[in-house]
Amino acid sequence: MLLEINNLYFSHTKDKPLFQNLNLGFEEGRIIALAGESGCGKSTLLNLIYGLLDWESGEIIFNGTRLLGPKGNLVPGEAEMKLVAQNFDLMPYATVAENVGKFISNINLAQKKETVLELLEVVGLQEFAGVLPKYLSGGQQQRVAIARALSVLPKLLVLDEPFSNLDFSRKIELRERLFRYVKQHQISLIISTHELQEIMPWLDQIVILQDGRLIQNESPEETYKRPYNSYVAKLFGEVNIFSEEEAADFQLPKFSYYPKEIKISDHGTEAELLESRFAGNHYWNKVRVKNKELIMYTDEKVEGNIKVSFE
Ligand SMILES: Nc1ncnc2c1ncn2[C@@H]1O[C@H](COP(=O)(O)OP(=O)(O)OP(=O)(O)O)[C@@H](O)[C@H]1O
Repeated sequence: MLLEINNLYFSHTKDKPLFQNLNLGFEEGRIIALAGESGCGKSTLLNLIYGLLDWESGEIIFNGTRLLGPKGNLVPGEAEMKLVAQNFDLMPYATVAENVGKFISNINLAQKKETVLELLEVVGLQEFAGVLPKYLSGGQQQRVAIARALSVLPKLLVLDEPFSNLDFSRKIELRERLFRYVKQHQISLIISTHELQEIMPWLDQIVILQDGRLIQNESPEETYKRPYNSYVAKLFGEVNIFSEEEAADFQLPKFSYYPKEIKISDHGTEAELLESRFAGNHYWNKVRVKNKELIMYTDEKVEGNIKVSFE
């Protein structure tokens, strides 16, 4: 196990404990998402792992070493662990390339230059090599910090919401290059996000926190198909949630159905169409079935009343 969290207790304030007996393990070489609603404790957990906060009791073991937290260790983070938080801590008077190369040895300057260029390419900032950080946007600065963290080839890279400052097209480019790079270099990655859907194809494991509690820790497929509760299902985007009574009334085996899991079917239940709107790669439809409003996606625009089935 690369990282182990055992019986961890932590509170920001006395009256409101955040983690109570948290237990969690991360295996080496994996890409792991830490997900949950805003305020569930993602950033706090990452800061604890990186040694920026002291915990009350329990232990965090990284690569066989028991971590100490700031009280016991003045320099946060182990040599083989890097965190890129939401404040990027760049050197203001050094160029982008110098920032990226900060931790790379000067013994072989040609090699250093090549590595810096490769990393700038990974984060899509080649043309900014000679620019000072203050001329970059927040999202660009964050990418410089990611490239700098990658430069030391850490065993574990911890990224706190790395795509939050990026527009959609940049996000798609960066995430693919970044995930390929970490896999190629056997870097384990923990990435906090509230946009799970966007990084799903690259994930090996999803850890879900709700109010500081670990509520699910499984593969992306398992988590998506069998969410522990409605809170988990909602992290994957739009979803129809059924109460126990409703599920019984509809004779459904599950409590949640994604909009794609409701289909038009001649053998289905009568549904009243309320709206059908073009949404790009599907039509977004609102229908009423047995007095319950449901969202379903279809390939074609829906007209007139229909029958629907649940898959
Ligand atoms: N320095 C602090 N002092 C007191 N409470 C704090 C502090 N930092 C965070 N909290 C509280 O701890 C809880 C967890 O916060 P945290 O920032 O870890 O959540 P998060 O899941 O990362 O949220 P987000 O997705 O918005 O970044 C929240 O209720 C937050 O208000």
